[in-house]
Amino acid sequence: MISVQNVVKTFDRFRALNGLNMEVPDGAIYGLVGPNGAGKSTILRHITGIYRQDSGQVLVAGEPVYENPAVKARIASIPDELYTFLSASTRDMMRFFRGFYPRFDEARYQALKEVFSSVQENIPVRRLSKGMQKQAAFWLSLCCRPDLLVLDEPVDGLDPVMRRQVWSLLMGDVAEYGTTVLVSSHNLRELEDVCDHVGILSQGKVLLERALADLQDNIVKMQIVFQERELPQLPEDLAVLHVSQVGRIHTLIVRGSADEVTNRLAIYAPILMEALPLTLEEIFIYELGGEDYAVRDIVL
Ligand SMILES: Nc1ncnc2c1ncn2[C@@H]1O[C@H](COP(=O)(O)OP(=O)(O)OP(=O)(O)O)[C@@H](O)[C@H]1O
Repeated sequence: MISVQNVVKTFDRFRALNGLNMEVPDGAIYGLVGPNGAGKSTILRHITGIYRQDSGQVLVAGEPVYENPAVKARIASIPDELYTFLSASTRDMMRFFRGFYPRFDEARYQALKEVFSSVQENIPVRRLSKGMQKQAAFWLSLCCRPDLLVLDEPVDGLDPVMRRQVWSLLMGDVAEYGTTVLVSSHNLRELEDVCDHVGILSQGKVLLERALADLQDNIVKMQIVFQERELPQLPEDLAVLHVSQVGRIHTLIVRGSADEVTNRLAIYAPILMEALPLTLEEIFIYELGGEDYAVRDIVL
């Protein structure tokens, strides 16, 4: 759905995007994670056609998005700073979106009133609280029935109940209509339960981009106790990323599936051995060698 190729964007000689590449498949829920100033909002503004890159390509559904109204009518977005017309209410914005989005679903707008019952639809959006404004933005975006939904830190300011509510509505749309969702956050933990793809952004570049299924099947934490206190000499081709020891328990982070690694370690006849899944945070730390401070900032 989205293909960003080698995009550079400079503001007053500052390179906010520095050769950024990312690929978001159709129907993915893709989490873009990075520290403050990494370039998350900047790349999202390119993907929604607000900014034009200095060089490189930004394609949505195979087409350049900048000044392309046909493609923009397939994208809905919730930016970090909400935009509404001066004094427009949620209902006014609904009428505007209804004219812009070909699949705008007014029946859904009525149905979702119950979910967003605390948003007064007739008062100017700018007079709503920050959390209410976010709710209004979700309400409207969900009715646009876009092919692509771009969300910049969308749940900031929402209470936990509402967070769960909007994620569940979004995931319903992904399942039912195949909507692609691109969502940015500072926090990997927040996205772990909802995303199926994750990209780590640092200093204007995507450092690492993965499908979660590939990640989780390909790295395992082994807790293991041997007859001897010391760790035996392990084969060189076993991809051990990290070793630690507490008492007699060795913890090994190993690349490979749980079954494969368990079988290979079984030949050392351990007294006790257990394969445990890693959290997404741990996976990124080990995948990146734990070296990059930006990644530590995001995940710790
Ligand atoms: N319009 C602009 N003019 C000048 N500099 C800008 C502009 N927009 C972004 N920048 C700079 O580009 C860098 C990336 O900013 P961006 O807002 O994309 O980061 P971010 O990852 O969204 O950060 P945050 O998590 O704090 O929202 C920052 O150093 C910012 O100061």
